[in-house]
Amino acid sequence: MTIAKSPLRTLVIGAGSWGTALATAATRHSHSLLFCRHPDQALTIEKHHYNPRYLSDLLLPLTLHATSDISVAIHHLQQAPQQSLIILGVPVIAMRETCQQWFTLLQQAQLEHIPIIWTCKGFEQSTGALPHEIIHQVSHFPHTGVLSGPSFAKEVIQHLPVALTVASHSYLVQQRTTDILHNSFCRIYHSQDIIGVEVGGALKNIIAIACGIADGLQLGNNARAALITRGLVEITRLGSTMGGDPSTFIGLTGLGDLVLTATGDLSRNRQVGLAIAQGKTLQAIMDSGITAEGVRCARDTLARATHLGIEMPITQAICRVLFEGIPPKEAVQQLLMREAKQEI
Ligand SMILES: NC(=O)C1=CN([C@@H]2O[C@H](COP(=O)(O)OP(=O)(O)OC[C@H]3O[C@@H](n4cnc5c(N)ncnc54)[C@H](OP(=O)(O)O)[C@@H]3O)[C@@H](O)[C@H]2O)C=CC1
Ligand SMILES: O=C(CO)COP(=O)(O)O
Repeated sequence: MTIAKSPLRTLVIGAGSWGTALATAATRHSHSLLFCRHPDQALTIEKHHYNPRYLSDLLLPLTLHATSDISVAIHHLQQAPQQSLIILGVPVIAMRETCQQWFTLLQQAQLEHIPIIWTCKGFEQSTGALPHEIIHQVSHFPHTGVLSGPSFAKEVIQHLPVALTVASHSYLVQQRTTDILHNSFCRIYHSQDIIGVEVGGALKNIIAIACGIADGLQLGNNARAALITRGLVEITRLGSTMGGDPSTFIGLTGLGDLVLTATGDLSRNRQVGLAIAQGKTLQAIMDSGITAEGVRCARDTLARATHLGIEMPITQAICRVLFEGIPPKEAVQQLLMREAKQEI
């Protein structure tokens, strides 16, 4: 079927790197509309087919449309409410505000049955809530789920192969996400383990920062492998205590995303670690406007782990470096000099 004839419709809210990439992937099988906060951004995407604010060197498909007009976005969904998907592409810091604004509009337009998926990775700072908890506090929409997995936005826009997992208790969410995003370069897997998927995605960012620091200090391949493996142990320990299925953490959204961001230089969390190792201050790094959710997440995770009595030495070391100003080399020594113990 040609796109012109496809009944499917996607609305992506949040025109950052990942929102733009998913809206691009969605053009394969659906009429895809990207909602931007800035009119000039939407206009540039419509007229010149690139996003002037994010990944601006990449050309976007002519079939991708953009708007900054909320009524246009709602009208887009009203054309085929039974065939639509909404993707929230904003970071966790913007989740509650975005849901409050859009869910009210969707309810007023009687569009609350449209499947909604989100992509953010982290805990809400003020409440410690996971994204699905924010969603449930804001609404009782029936068809919601999380999309996650190892995926750099740039590579997705370039149509390089990627595998993602959608976790939801709603069959409709899984099916609609697959109908729209599953294609010759993008594989969609299904899961019901929302907590496991969300916790894996949030915590891998902390280990990516740790690996950035280790690589920046030129500690070698052995050190990176040890951090990834022991990092996965920390993620699994906390994630399964929080209710995640232990096997989820060795899947795409756990180990997969951990390996990607701990080793791939496109990762902004890894870049934070590399910059810290070069002696840059956290303040200077964050002032550059980088979206690196592992920084906030490290502090929230350590607080939660302490509360639950769970040992997370790598996370603790990262917090010492980021927030207590301990030199990275000293934190490495402290980690290495811990008492010998049973591995598993
Ligand atoms: N980039 C990637 O490769 C991947 C990212 N993710 C996850 O997706 C989420 C989004 O990441 P990414 O696109 O990279 O981030 P970016 O920093 O590239 O973009 C963030 C987007 O959110 C918008 N935004 C920020 N604050 C608010 C707010 N208060 N209200 C409304 N909109 C807001 C920004 O708008 P504006 O430009 O106007 O500030 C921008 O459109 C993150 O949680 C990330 O972990 C997941 C997989 C891959
Ligand atoms: O989560 C990501 C890929 O799956 C992107 O990682 P960063 O946020 O570290 O860039």
